[in-house]
Amino acid sequence: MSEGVQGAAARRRGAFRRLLRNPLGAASLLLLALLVLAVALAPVLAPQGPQTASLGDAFAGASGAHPLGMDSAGRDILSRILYGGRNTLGGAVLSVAIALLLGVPSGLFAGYYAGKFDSAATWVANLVMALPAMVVLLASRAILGSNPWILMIVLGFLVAPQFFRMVRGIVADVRGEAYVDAARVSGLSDVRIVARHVLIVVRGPVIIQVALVAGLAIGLQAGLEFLGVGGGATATWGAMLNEAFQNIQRAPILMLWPGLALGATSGALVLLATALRDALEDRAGTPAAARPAERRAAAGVGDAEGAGEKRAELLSIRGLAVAYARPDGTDAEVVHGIDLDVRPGEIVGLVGESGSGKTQTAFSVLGILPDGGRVSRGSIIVAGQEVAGLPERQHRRLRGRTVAYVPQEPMSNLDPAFTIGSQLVEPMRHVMGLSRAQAAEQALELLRMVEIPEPEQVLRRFPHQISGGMAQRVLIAGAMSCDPELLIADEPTTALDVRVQADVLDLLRRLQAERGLGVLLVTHNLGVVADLCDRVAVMNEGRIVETGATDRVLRDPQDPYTRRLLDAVLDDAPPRAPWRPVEARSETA
Ligand SMILES: Nc1ncnc2c1ncn2[C@@H]1O[C@H](COP(=O)(O)OP(=O)(O)OP(=O)(O)O)[C@@H](O)[C@H]1O
Repeated sequence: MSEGVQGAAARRRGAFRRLLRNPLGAASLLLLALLVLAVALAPVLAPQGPQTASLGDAFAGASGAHPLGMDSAGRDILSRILYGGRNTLGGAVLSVAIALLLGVPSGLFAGYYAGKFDSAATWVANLVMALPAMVVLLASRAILGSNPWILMIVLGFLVAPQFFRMVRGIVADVRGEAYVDAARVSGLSDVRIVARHVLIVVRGPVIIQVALVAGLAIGLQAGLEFLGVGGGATATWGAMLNEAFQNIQRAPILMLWPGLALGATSGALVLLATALRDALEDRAGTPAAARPAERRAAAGVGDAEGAGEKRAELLSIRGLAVAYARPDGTDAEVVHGIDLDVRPGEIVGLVGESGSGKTQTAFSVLGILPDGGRVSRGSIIVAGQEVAGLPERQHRRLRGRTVAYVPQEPMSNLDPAFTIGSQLVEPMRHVMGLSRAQAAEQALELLRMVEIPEPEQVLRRFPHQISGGMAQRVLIAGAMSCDPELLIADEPTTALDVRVQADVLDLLRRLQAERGLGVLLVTHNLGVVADLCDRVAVMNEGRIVETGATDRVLRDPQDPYTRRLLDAVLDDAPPRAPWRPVEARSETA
């Protein structure tokens, strides 16, 4: 199992290996490493200081003591290249660091939470991006002085929006993924979700952008120096190019060395960015950009019979209404005051057509209503605790531990970037505080419990390497991992083929019986209700129209809507005539 948990780390190592196997990637990485090393070791490698001048040696050619010769002021060119590289590369690092510090956290925050911060930050980013960088740098130089480090700080501010926009866009996309919702439901905090499921998607593009922005910073800095508005006396590759240009007629060779250093560094950064992109995108799993963005449907339980009666001790909903704010400030109510109970050890089915409000009910219990939605009135008691209006932090503590969730789409609720083992272990470590080894052992047990064959191997696999039925078993195992009291299962078999559906229903029944779980089963399938549920609540247009023991409701429905639902079940419809070709039909006629 520990191997399974380490799968994600192994995969990251795999991307690095792919980078090294790419000749361009390996060559650019090697070149950059050599450049950085040489520049870092300038005091050791340089024959003399960058400003040490000997006018008598001006324009002297290469010699043993001065391998690249001397410049117009009799300064050693190799020493100036090495020391100048410190300023040039250091400046680029400073710019990138500032851009990263400003752009990435703000992009994460804006993409994940949206709202006012997102609007304000996007507005500022658009404004900064509209400014012409070179003009701003020239103006900064006039105001703040010619220190190249200050200009690089200004450049960092100017390129930060590039990181912001990229990160914000990716995060806003990932935030809607079902596996992020699943992580929330399993009780992980926002910080953990971002660290685990969001950063991994952002990481690749950010690394690529770093390489590109570093190249841009070096180019811009050199451009300023070349125009003579850079750091003046400070040795940089751009300043060397400027000086060499002034003597181009006399010693054109002086252009070569700083030009080569600049060209090699910028070229290597661009090639590295390309190779990195290839290495990170060539993953065994589905690339992040190709992940389906579909959201799952709903879950929930209703029980009109419970109104006014003693409230169930596990889940008790009274008068629950859910409303969404319209742009004009008014509310659109989508659930209109429902009552529902689930007792320990009881399976309650919630049935109804699409749009009847089942999902909104389930999400209210889980505390994960989409933006704009809220519980506008009523009470939801889960295991003795009122959760309507509960702050998110406290609601999160209940998810995973007290109430767990099995979603409809098994595949889109598993993060393609992590092994099954890793995805089972993470919530147990952070919700239950288990050590990695304990959680790994527990994950193996859970897979055995949900009857997955060869569980050790499955733990090491990625989601795309297992079947849909197996993925649903994994999600059920995940839901069980923190030993919840209430399980909300959202159409848990809809996405599976018929034979696998029966197996998964058997599994739910067994778990419920063994663990005394209360289950709220959202389904449109009355066959599933008849097979599994002790009681059923029928929902229509945001109201529970009928509720009662499954046998009674299916045998003797009281509400016309329940009767219509039952009439729509094909099994009860009169058998259709067998198909015959058109000619045969006309002959009979
Ligand atoms: N984000 C939202 N903003 C506004 N209205 C919404 C939103 N989400 C759902 N609704 C409305 O809430 C009502 C109930 O939707 P809900 O998703 O609970 O239905 P459902 O019974 O679960 O259907 P399905 O099985 O298709 O998911 C629908 O009329 C829907 O239009």
